[in-house]
This record gives sequence, C-alpha cells and structure tokens, in this order.
Amino acid sequence: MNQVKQTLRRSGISIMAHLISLLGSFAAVLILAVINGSIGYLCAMSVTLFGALGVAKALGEPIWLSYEWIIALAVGCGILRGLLRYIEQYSNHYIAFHLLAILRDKIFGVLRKLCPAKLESKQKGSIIAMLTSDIETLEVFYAHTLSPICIAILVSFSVCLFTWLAASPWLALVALIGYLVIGIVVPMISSAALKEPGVTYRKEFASFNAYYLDSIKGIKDILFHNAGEKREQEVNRRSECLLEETRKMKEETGKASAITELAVSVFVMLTLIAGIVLVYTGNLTSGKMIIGVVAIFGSFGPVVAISALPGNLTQTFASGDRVLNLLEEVPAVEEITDGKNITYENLEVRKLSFAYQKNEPVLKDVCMQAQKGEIVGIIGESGCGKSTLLKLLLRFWSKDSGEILFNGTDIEKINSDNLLDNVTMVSQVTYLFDDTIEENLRIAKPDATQVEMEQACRLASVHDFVMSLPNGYQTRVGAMGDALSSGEKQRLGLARAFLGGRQLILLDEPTSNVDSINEGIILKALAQQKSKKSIILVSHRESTMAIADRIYKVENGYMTEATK
Ligand SMILES: Nc1ncnc2c1ncn2[C@@H]1O[C@H](COP(=O)(O)OP(=O)(O)OP(=O)(O)O)[C@@H](O)[C@H]1O
Repeated sequence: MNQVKQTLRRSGISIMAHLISLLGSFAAVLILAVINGSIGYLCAMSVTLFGALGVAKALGEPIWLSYEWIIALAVGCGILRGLLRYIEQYSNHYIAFHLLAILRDKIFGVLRKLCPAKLESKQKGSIIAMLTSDIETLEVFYAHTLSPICIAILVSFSVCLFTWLAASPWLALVALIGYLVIGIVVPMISSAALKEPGVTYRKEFASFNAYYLDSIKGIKDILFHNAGEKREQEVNRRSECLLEETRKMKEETGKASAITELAVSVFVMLTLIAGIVLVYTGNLTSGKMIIGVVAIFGSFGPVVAISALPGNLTQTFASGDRVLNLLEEVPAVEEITDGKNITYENLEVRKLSFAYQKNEPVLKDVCMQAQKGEIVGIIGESGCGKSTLLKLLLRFWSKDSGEILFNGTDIEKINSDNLLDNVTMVSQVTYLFDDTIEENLRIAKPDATQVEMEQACRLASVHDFVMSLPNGYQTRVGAMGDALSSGEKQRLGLARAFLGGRQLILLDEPTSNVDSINEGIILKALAQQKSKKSIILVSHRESTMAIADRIYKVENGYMTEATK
C-alpha cells in the first residue's frame, strides 16, 4: 500500500479559483441557480414559519395576516419551493454537464499537443481514469458545491436579519455563531482530517484502474507465460488497498457528519435556551420567541450541506488538481503555426543530435539525405535509434542540435500541420479503431473515394483479404483491431499511408509481419510509388533492403552510408 504522504500541487483555494475561472459565461446561470436556491429554501422554511405565525397570533401577537392568509401563504410557499428547487437543480446541472463536455474537449486538445512525446511516459490507464472518473468527480463541484456555498451564505444572512427584526438581536447572534461553527469551523476540521485519505484514495483509484486496464490489454501475454495467478493476486492486493482507503475515507466522513449533527443539536438547544431566557427576563414576548426560534430551527439545512462538502471536496480537489496539471502540461514540442508551408521535394539531415535523457545521446551528428524518387534504407541493431530518427523527422520530438531540412527549410520553421501533410509514418504496430475498415482507412484521407481506397489496398496487398471478409470494406475490425492478424493490420497501415498520398513516407519495419509472397508484392508497390515520392525504410530484413537505392547504418548513435 502506498503509505507515502500524498500532497496536491495546488492549495484547495487555488484549485477552486481555477475551476471557477473555467465558468466563464456560465457564471450568469450560477447566479440564477443561487437566487432560486436561496429563495426556494426560504420558501421551505416559511411553511413552518407561517405555522409559527399562526401560533403567535393565537397567543395574542398583533399579526395583521388573517388565518386564511397564513394558510394560503404557507401552501403557496410549499408549491413555490418545488418550482424554485427544480430551476436551481436544472441550472446547476446545466452548468456542470456543459462544463464537463468543455473540459473533456480541452483535455483531448491537450493530449493531441502532448502526443506522442509526453504521452510515452504516461500510463494510458491513468489518462483514461482522468477522462472518465476525474472529470465526473468535477460534476460534484459544479453542480453540488458552488451554489450550495452561496445559498448557505445568503440564507444564513437573511435568517439572521429576519430574527433580529422579528424577534431579538440576541437570537440572531446565537444563530450567527451556529452558522459559523457548522458552516466553517466543522468543515475546516473535517476537511483537514479528510485531506490525506481523500487524495490517497483518488491516487489508489487511478493506479488501480491503470493496472487493471493494463492487465486486460496484456492478458494474452499473461496467459502465454502462465502468470495469471500472480497477476490476479496483485489485482486483489491493489483492490484490497483501494478498499482500505475507501474505508478510511468513509470513517472520516462518518465522523464529520456525526460532529455536524451534534453541532446542529447543540445550537438548536442554545437557541431554545436563549429564547426562554429572553422571555423570562421580559425582553421578548412568547409569540416573537416562537417565530424567532422556529425560523432558526429550520435554517441550518444549507450550512449542514456545506459541512457535508469536505468528503467530496477533498476528492474534487484531487481530481481537479490532476485535471489542471494535465491542462497546464507543456508539450515537449511546441506547435508551429506561424512558419512556412512547403510541398516536399527533398530531405537533408545535417549533424543531427538527440537525447531522451541528458548526457545519454541516442543520435550523434547524424547526416543523411533523400530525394524524390529514392528509397533510402536504414539499418542498425535493435535500440540503436532508427525509430527515434523517424520520429524526429515527423517532429514528434524536437532535435537537440543540427538541422533537418525539407526543401532547404529547417523543420522548426515549417507549420506543424503542413509538415504532417507532407510526411507520414507507418510504425511497427498499426492501431485500428473499433470501426469499419473503410473508416479506418479514411483517417488518412477523409474524402477518399471507394476506388482510391481499393487502389491503396491493392498496393498494400490487402485488398483481396478485405474482399474475403463478410462485409468487405464495411467489416468492423473490433476494438484495437484484435480480430485481425498482425500482418493484416500492418498491410492496412501501409494502405493508409498509400491512400494519404504524402510525399515522404517513413516505414518502420513495414514487412516484419508479412510472408515472403506478400513482402514481394509490397516491395513491388513501394518501388512503383518511389518515382513520385521519397521512401525511408527501416528494416532488419535483407530482402526488404534490396529495394533501397541507398542504405545508411546506425551504430553507437553515429550514422554512416553502407555499401549495398
Ligand atoms: N520515449 C523514450 N524515452 C526514453 N528513451 C527512449 C524513448 N524511446 C526510445 N528510447 C530509447 O532510445 C533508444 C533508441 O530507441 P529506438 O526505438 O529509436 O531504437 P530502434 O533502433 O528503432 O530499435 P528497434 O529496431 O528495436 O525498433 C533505445 O535505447 C530506447 O530504449
């Protein structure tokens, strides 16, 4: 179990301020919710208060309302309460769900910018947890935290004023102290006690989700190595940890609500005692005492709601902190929008150096070039930096030094969108979305015609396979493309690249998963394509390298031209 003290990067106030700043134009809807909520609660209180007025009138207080009016107003307040409560809840949820949609959108936008460099170091499971549970948790903040706090302040202030004017300033003072204790002191104490369990719970929850998801994704390998039992034990252990954290949190929440209930009872008693003393000392009539005491009795609801917040609030803070951290994460590579647009003709790499970690260079003073009409091969031992070089050419990472020149323009001066309009890559693993084959191909060219798609698939030697499927191009491939073999996925990845029509195609082991017949067809297709494009081909296979016009070898971070 993680016993390390969990802390947030920001204070609770700062998280709340950030989250409130996201409200923007929804602030007007929040004001509507607060007004309706406050008047609604005062209406609810008024039902019993009109009852108290009736009793006070019966005790001889000079109340100008007739009994009929008192009953009619009590009924009217009851009905109005329902309507206003509906508007309040509707407004709160309107804000919450609209903001959650905006936040999801923002997070996706940030992930796009961070991808792929920063995301290589983040567990995908924890990002999924963030997109699902963390954002859902913020619903509590927007729908059930902000307006209750404002409503509690307004209602408490109104009741104090009413009690002062209608009964006695002393009763108003007791009520005020009660509100401050229940609405501020008790929540502060319980929030301090709940902070650590709340943050730890959220971290355990996110870590459990990530581990669980990871286990499901890797279930085949777990089975291959008969490691199921060990993995299951670890899942159970983590589940127990999560359960323990939940228990701790619930225990603290239970204590907090018990303290609140106790405080309410104490202040109800104190109000009553103060009222009786005032009547006995002749400072208040019995009728006014009943009106004041009944008003205060029914007024603790909003502050009790606040004192119940810390349990949720600590989790909201933890979730809010994680979401804000991601929103503020600086991408490893800044998007370029004020650069040049090019149409690819040639590539030249001069003295390129790069390291993922300081002082551990992967590539050193690398030089290479590619012209249209050429297939350039790159070979080298596993882990020598071949894929890294391709990622640098796509600017997925920023080079440390040297130049990557497209048509003589450095990569740092070319608009990011435009670069990806010119260059594409087929990586070692092709991701297929849980959609039809047609839609999976279309991500490379959304407006592709059926003829274009079929042509690309023929070039990638996958058209006959697609046509053999029950629904041809309309066949769904299943989540992560699990229904297809690695070779089929790889060939669909190639088809995407051919369909996209980019002028520079980077291929990372494009034939590693296909048999020699299909390799031959793909290589022939590549040879046909090269007259219009540059193709940079990374492969271990000698047979694949045979089509390269020039071959570079990467060794110990350096690159040399190899003899064919
Ligand atoms: N995101 C990353 N952060 C830190 N190190 C990385 C990262 N990606 C790759 N590396 C390291 O950089 C080195 C080069 O990796 P790269 O994937 O470029 O090798 P490769 O030549 O393509 O290997 P292979 O032929 O096995 O695909 C390796 O030591 C690898 O562990």
